[in-house]
Amino acid sequence: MKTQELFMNDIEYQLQESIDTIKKLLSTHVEIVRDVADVIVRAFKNNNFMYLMGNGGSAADAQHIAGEMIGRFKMNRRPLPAIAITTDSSVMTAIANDFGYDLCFSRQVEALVKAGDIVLAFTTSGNSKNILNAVKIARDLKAITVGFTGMGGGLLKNEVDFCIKVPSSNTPRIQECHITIGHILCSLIEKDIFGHVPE
Ligand SMILES: O=C(CO)[C@@H](O)[C@H](O)[C@H](O)[C@H](O)COP(=O)(O)O
Ligand SMILES: [Zn+2]
Repeated sequence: MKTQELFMNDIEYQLQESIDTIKKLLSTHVEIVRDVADVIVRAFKNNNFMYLMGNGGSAADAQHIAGEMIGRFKMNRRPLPAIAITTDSSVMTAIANDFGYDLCFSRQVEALVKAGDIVLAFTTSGNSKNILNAVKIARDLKAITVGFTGMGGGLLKNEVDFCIKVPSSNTPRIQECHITIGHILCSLIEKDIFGHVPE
């Protein structure tokens, strides 16, 4: 088969895979996304903070959502307090160098998180040690923890209050669904706290 034809087949396969995963989400995840939106809204209304974390592409997802909260999603409104604990290279390298990478999020959680805060953890495998350590500390501190994982949920599913398990085992498809759900959450949170405006 010629390269161009192989590319076409691959593109079609991947787009179809994406559609199939989103369709599965639609039939299984509406309630849990509503419940997560509800606890986040309540936390923000109670002046609590949101903290977000992830590795690699999931670090980008954490930062993306923090940006929507502090900046804006679709409305000009007051900023909502959200911090991605993936961004301070001095903090990250100091912890990684002195204590080990597995503690790079948990130590920040220990320093920052208060009871009632929301902690969002993005991990496609559900098994990244630095995330598992951080979520355990967050729960000890009585934060509300939400995991975004892949199909099986990994070890994280047993450590969080809510686990959004995307029904796929393919990392990029899982990540794409995480950001889709993240955007849906942004939209629900903004509408609930600041009122409905026309799209
Ligand atoms: O974006 C991608 C793959 O699409 C990668 O950067 C990926 O995020 C990294 O390999 C992460 O270290 C994977 O960690 P996790 O999702 O299993 O927690
Ligand atoms: Zn990626």
